[in-house]
Amino acid sequence: MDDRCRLYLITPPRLDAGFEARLEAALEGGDVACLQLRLKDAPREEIIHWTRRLMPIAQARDVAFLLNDDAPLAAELGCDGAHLGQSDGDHAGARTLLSGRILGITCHASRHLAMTAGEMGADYVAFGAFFPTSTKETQHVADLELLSWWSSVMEIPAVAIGGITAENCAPLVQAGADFLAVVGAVWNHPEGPAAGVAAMNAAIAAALAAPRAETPAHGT
Ligand SMILES: Cc1ncc(COP(=O)(O)OP(=O)(O)O)c(N)n1
Ligand SMILES: Cc1nc(C(=O)O)sc1CCOP(=O)(O)O
Ligand SMILES: [Mg+2]
Repeated sequence: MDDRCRLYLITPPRLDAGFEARLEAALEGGDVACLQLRLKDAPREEIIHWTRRLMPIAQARDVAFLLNDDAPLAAELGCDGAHLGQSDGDHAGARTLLSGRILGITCHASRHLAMTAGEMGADYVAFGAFFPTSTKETQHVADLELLSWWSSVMEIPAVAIGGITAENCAPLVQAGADFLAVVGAVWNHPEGPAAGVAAMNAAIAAALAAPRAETPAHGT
């Protein structure tokens, strides 16, 4: 598997009993670099419950398990890392707490936020939303130029997120995204989550193999 761009899977917003089997099916569908548990507004006990259920499934397949929003809990539960937004607490404190683990930071569509995250020691920066999404209300719109600029001047991996599907992802891959983060493209795939993962993998591979589309000019 070409590792120049990989799939970053995020859980559906709500998990039903038996979700473990859906996750196993998804991970059978192909390459997934990491899984983020994202249960907005769920009680702490529920997040702990699902971390204990899902983390072993992911880790047994070499899929890194990241927790959304809560770095202290990620450290306490032995997660591989955490993803934090701009309002999700103290990034520098999280960096210390998650020493040796993965820390990703949402940077919306901002070069400044991304450079600040990079200087702070983030393992990746996340840009979005690239496309309209029904998974979450978004207030920022990221574009290819940002992704292309970041990947040409920075070593820190970039994650692209927001409305990404197998049908629309090629320009993001060709602009240099290191990871494509998706919810709906996998969990809402009409043929099931394994087909969703397989379709994303195939689309990424096709985009990497295709002649590179013209990249937008970089501002300074
Ligand atoms: C990979 C990735 N990128 C961005 C986000 C969004 O994080 P945030 O802005 O904190 O919003 P919530 O996801 O917490 O609603 C993410 N979770 N993962
Ligand atoms: C969780 C999240 N964060 C976003 C951002 O722009 O920061 S967009 C988003 C939702 C991603 O879900 P889907 O792949 O279904 O669009
Ligand atoms: Mg958050």
